[in-house]
This record gives sequence, C-alpha cells and structure tokens, in this order.
Amino acid sequence: MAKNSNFKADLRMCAMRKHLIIALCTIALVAAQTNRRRKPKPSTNGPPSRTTTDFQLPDISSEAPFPDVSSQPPDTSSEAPFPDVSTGAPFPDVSTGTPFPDVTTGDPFPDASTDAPQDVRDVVQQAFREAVAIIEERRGVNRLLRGLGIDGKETKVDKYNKRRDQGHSDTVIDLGEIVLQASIQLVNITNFDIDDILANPLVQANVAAELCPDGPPQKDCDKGSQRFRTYTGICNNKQNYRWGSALSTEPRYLPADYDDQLSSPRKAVQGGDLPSPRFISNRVFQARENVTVGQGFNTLMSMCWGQFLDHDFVLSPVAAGDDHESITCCINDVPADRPECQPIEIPSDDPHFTTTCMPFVRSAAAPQEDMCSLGSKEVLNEITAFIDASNVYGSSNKQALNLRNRTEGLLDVLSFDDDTEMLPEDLSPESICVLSDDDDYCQLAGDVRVNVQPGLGGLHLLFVREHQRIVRRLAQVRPKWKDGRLYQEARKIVGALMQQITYGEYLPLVLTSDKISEYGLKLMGNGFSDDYDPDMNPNIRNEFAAAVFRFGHSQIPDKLAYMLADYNSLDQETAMNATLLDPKLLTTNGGKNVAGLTRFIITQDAKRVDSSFESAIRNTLFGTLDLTSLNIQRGRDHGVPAYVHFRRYCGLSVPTNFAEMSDIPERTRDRIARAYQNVEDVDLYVGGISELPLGNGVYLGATFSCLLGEQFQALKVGDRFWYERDGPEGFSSEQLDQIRKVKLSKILCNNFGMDDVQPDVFHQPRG
Ligand code: HEM
Ligand SMILES: [Ca+2]
Repeated sequence: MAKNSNFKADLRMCAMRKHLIIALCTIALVAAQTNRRRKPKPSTNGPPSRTTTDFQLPDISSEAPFPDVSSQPPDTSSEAPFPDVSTGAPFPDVSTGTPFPDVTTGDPFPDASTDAPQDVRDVVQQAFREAVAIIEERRGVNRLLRGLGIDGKETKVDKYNKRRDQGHSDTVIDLGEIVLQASIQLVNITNFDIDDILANPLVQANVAAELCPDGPPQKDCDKGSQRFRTYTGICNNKQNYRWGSALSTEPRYLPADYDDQLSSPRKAVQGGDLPSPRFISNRVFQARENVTVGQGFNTLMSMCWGQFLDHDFVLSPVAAGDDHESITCCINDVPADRPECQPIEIPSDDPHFTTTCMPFVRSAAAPQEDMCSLGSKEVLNEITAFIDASNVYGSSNKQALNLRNRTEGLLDVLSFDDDTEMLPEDLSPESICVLSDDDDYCQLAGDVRVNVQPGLGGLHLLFVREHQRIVRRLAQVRPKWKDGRLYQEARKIVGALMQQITYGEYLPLVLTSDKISEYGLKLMGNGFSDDYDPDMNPNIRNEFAAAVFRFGHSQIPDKLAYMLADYNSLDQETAMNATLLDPKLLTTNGGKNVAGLTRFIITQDAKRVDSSFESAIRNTLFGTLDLTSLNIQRGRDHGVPAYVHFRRYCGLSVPTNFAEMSDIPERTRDRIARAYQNVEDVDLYVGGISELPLGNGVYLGATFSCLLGEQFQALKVGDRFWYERDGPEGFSSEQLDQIRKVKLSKILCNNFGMDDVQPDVFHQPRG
C-alpha cells in the first residue's frame, strides 16, 4: 500500500538524518502520522472479501492458568478472563449482506453518503482492519522514537510514565486500542454520528461477531473455592464474573464527555479549548505565601492510608511502548503531536517553570465494559477493585506466586541477622524507583507503586510483616496446615483488616457520620452483615480514580523525618520531593529506622483537604511536574464531565454562575472565576476539592462526599467476600470477634517494635 511505503520512506529518512535534526524529524513524522490518520480514505473498491487472516485481533485468552501450588487453592477454575478473539472461530453470519438501512427514512442513519450502499459487515470489518493498520503504524513510530533515544528515558518522570504493571495488561490494552480506533474509523468511513452508528443493531451484531464470536464471555464460577478470593478478583461476582477483577474496564457515574464523542478532550462551553491545567493550578491551587495549612488533629497516617488504600483498588495504566518504555510527550520543550500524548501548556509567565511544555501521557484505552462492543475511550483498572490487600499479595496468579516464599505460608522477605524482615528487593529494570546510594534498594510488593514515597512503603512493609506474624501464630495452633492453607488463611485475615481499618478508622475522617449512615458504610460491631448485592458493580468508577480520590494530594506535607523515641526530637528532616521514588528513608540501616519514620507519620499534622497544595507536588513532583495539573488533565483525558454535572448527579444545587458555587469559600470562588470563563467549564477535581468540608473535622465537601460514599458502598455491598459476611466467604463469629478487636495501632505495635503508640493513630496523640 502506498500508505505503508510512504511510511517506510519516512522511517528511512529519519534514520538517515539521525545525527542531524532528530527532534524535528520526529515531530514531523509524528505529525504526518496524525494527519494520515485523520483522513482515512473510504474504500471505493467495493467490500473486500473476508478471510480469517484479514486482521488479527490480539489473543487475550492466553493467560494460561498458573499451576496451583497451594493445598487450598483460591480458585481452581482457569483464569482466562477474556473471550478469545483471535481464533478465527467460524464467523456467524449476522448481517446476511443487508445493505445499510434505508437512507430515505432518516433513521437510524439520516444522511447516508452518495456512495453505493455498503454492506454493514464489510464496513465494520474495514474499520477493524484500518484500526489494526493504524496501530501497527503507531507502534512503528514508537519503535523508531525508542531507537532514537527519545522514548524510554530514565528520568524520574519517565520512570513514572512507564506502563505500570508487569506485562499482564498488554493484551487487553491492545484490544482496547483497537476497539477505540475501530470506533473512530467507523465514523471516518461512514461520516455518521458515533451514537447513531452504535445504536444500530446490525452494527452491534457485526461488531460483536468480531469481538465475541462465541457470544458474551461467560464463566462457571461454582468450580472455584468459596473460602478464598481469587488473586484477580475473577468470580467474586458469579453472574458478572469480571466485575471488580483486575484488568476490567472502569465504569462511570456519568456518560463520558469528549469533544469528538470518542476520545478528544472536552471544549469550553463557549467554544475553544479549556484553560490549560497549569494556568488553573497557578490561579487556584497555589498556596498563599506558599504555606499550606495543617488540619490540626489528623495525622499523616490519614494521607498514607489513603494512598495505600488507593493502591489496593485502582491503577489506571498509561500508554507505553512495546517494552513498556515511556512515551515522550515534550520533545525539546515542544509538544509532540502523538495520539498517546496530551501535553500541558505552561503559561509563559509561570512563577516556577521556565519551560512551556509539561509532559502528559494519556491513559491507555480499554475495551468497553461488555467486551463485545465499540464506543468512546474507556479506561482499565489493572488491579482488583476489592479491598482485598492486592497491594500486598498482587493482582494476578503470577505476581502472587512471585511474592510468596512457598514454605510455611510465608511471603518472600529480605531477612537480616537480627530477624528484621524487610520487603524483598526488586531487581527488575521495570522498577519505578530511583536510588540515591549503594545502601538503598528498590522494594517489591503487590502493587508496583510501592516506592513512590517512604510512608507508603512503610504500610506495605507493615502488612507483609503482619502476614508473617499471623502465619506463624496459625502454624502453632494448626500444626497440620501446610504452606498453601496457612498462606490463604493469613491472606484472608489481612484482607479483612484492610477493610476494617478503612471503614472503621479511615472513612470517619473523610465523611460525616450522616453520610456514613446514608451510604451504609458503618461496620456492624457484632453479628454478620447480609447486605451483599450481586447487582452492584464494585469496580472503581472512572471519575473516582481520575478526580475524587485524588483529594489526598491536598494532604501531602512538605517533609518527612524520623521522630525519635522520646517523641520530641526530629532527625533526618527531608524535603518531600526528595523522598519521592526513593525508599531510602524507610529501607536504610537494615530497617532500623522504620519505627522512627512511623512515629513521625502518626504524630505529624496532615494538611487540610482544600485548594492549596505543597510546592513539592505542585512544582517539583518527580523533578519537573505539577501533580494538580496532571489531575485536571487526567480528568479531561478520561472524558470526565464538568463539575456542575456531578452537582446535578448528586442532587445538589447546580450553579449557573461563579457566585452560585455556594459550597466553595468566596476567596476560592474568586480564584476559580479568574481561571475559567464559565462555571460550566470548571473541572470536577477543581470544584470538588475546593468545597468546604461537610462537617466539623471531616475532609470532604458535598460533591466528593456523595461520589465517594457511592463508591465505598459499591466496594462493600458488591464484594461477596466482604469480611463481615456469614458463610464460607466470611469468618466464624469467634474469628470475627477477634478481628474486630484489631486497630491499626495494634498492628504497628505488633510489627514495628513500637509499644508506645496512641490507640487511634489517625488522630494526633493528646497532651
Ligand atoms: C506523596 C504522596 C503521593 C504522590 C507522590 C502521588 C502521586 C501520584 C501520581 C504521580 C499519580 C498519577 C497522576 C497522573 O498522571 O494522572 C497519582 C494518581 C493517583 N493518586 Fe496519588 N500520590 C500521592 C498520594 C496520594 C494520596 C494520599 C491519595 C488518596 C488519598 C492518592 C490518590 C491517587 C489516586 C486515586 C490516583 C489515580 C490512580 C489511578 O487511577 O491509577 N494519592 N498519584
Ligand atoms: Ca484490591
């Protein structure tokens, strides 16, 4: 094809000039790719005949069941979560060659082009073929950029922008990209509105025939263990077996809002681009005199727990190269015109940055939730949404086995002579971690973000040690239990503790007691809970991950340190930005400083959740980023509708001008009004975080409380293994009584050699 040979020529040109004007050539090439993609030629040669080799969808069925080495397997059924779309299974003839619907009726394709009527099946197949070709081209470009050293750099920012998993999401992301691209191609080929196209039953049937030739994915969930969770979360819900599982698509509170209805960021209501996220960040999120205000009574544990919990329930992967290398979105401070990028414009009068381009890699596209249809860009949750300690044990069979020691139920740890156990070392080049000296090492855990900051790593370590402790106790009282049983029983208890601390100790800091009752989030105290609702999808909502639960970024302090055992003097005070991606503060000295770091975290004030953010993350995140700008841009990347729509969704007053943003303090309202043209443009993150807390001492305002309340309700009632349940999924009442006595402080005492800890470590000790 001419298209391909041009492309190859482009590649050769770039290779030849490699030492001359690499960056310019690259930008031109990327731009050329984009242009070509924008104007695909409709096929004029009549419908191509289909063979099964016409195009290859990725084989996502190959997640071979990992051999089960435990004596009490969590799930004996195989793990292949997705329909096999590669097999070339007999193509069910769903179209019978029907031409596009009658173009004179105005329904459902009101304005058919003058082209000869085309067979729906052929158009759908053409869209898929073109999608695959475009993605292949894109990969070629990425390989080239990698070869030129433009992609896959090793800066902190690039480390963070790698595909954040261990390879298990590649195939499903490939499928997601094809699904999105095929949707775009359908619009390009037919010139119809995407909603009209997708509402057409013939199109739906033909798309389903391509993606799910054997019908919607199904699985018999009765074969697996009813006592223990699967690692992937598959079959937690027996009817919708993928709900809440790793690698499932994030549902939404509200339909997506994209400018092109498919994937491009929404525009301002009065037309034109929305203001740059960095512009908004400077206007709204800059702390007055650069000082963020402490909240006064909660400790830094309220920040660290939020992050630890976040890493138990959501990880939305970003686009990456073939080897997971990072995509570069600013080349010599020029925004790269690449489909994976949505770089952020830095205003020329920025108070901090001298550059004009802040890199931003878009989230990878996911298949639609039902796996069998086309539609606008969706996002993947790569880990289990359930609060199941997947951040300790992993979200896939392979990852879980890799973390196990496989003797006596234990997890793998680094052991020191004095019996101190630390997290194992992650030697893989994929590790998202930057070391400062030879004494430092990257840690391995059930979630790949463990090294983001030492306080987070400390909680990972705490729960690994708690697992070991429980296993050793169980081995004493149940001498017959072998490795697998010990491991699974301890894992189940650790998962229960995660849930209990979250709902019992953490949520009351976030939501008022009224909201906790309204959403049914109160723990029982005694007896069993019977609120399981199999019709509730527990998965993390797209907007919750992209905006709501990022409220914790406002709690981040300016420094970490060790608090000495006298609970009076600080040591090794370290600026927050210097601790990011470097676990040294935690791991140094054979783990002897773990208690010191923890004492700091359970005594120091967390910042208020409001519209002011520390410079550590607003100006110097991983050296050169602004986390709040990323949050705003991520919302637009994910098609998150504007703030006002969520006010309506929550049954709250809907402002029609800035003055009517009644839940936001006047000063912040003024700042917001100077950042946006219209109140309907305000991003969910900006409006939500700026609202005054609903009650005395809680973190969130009305909109975030509503959205967070719904999410935590779904995580509870949608979890068949919720720890307060009766039956094999839960515990006996005696066991539950024991679990109910545990608080986070107790776990700290038991594992960090600290015996002088206040009972409620989320609140500052009195006196
Ligand atoms: C020092 C502390 C922290 C750092 C350095 C940090 C950094 C980050 C970064 C770089 C991202 C990705 C941004 C993007 O490109 O979209 C992110 C995402 C996120 N953060 Fe944080 N964060 C911290 C603490 C927290 C806390 C305390 C919470 C919640 C209470 C939180 C919740 C989230 C959530 C929900 C996401 C989205 C996750 C996803 O969908 O993949 N973070 N954070
Ligand atoms: Ca989980």
